[in-house]
Amino acid sequence: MASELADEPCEACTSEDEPLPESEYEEYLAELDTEVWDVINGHHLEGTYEFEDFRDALEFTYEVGELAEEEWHHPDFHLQWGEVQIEMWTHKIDGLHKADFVMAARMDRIHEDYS
Ligand SMILES: C[C@H](O)[C@H](O)[C@H]1CNC2=NC(N)=NC(=O)C2=N1
Repeated sequence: MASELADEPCEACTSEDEPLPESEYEEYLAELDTEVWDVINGHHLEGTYEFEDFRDALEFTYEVGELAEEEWHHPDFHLQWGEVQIEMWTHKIDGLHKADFVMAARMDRIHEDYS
């Protein structure tokens, strides 16, 4: 599911930013693949992507890792056979920032090539 959120810049956050309240992040969450993503305890995004096998899961993880390095905004990965679980939040503010939703939308777009 390609969404315009994925076209937005991954704005760098500063430690002065406040974590997004639910009233603000719920509109961003609705733009993500709702079969994949949830917000956990208002603190972080958790997503699970399915794959044919381990190699596809590994290649997806690498592609997202390259994106994270480009944007300097990094997820946590749990890589296993046929599945990648991701946690995405902004460590600097210990919560959710719009950049987290932009990254998740980019991951949805990358995953389209593995579906
Ligand atoms: C030291 C380095 O600049 C910081 O850790 C950057 C890099 N990647 C990051 N990734 C995430 N998810 N949150 C951050 O606050 C963050 N900050």
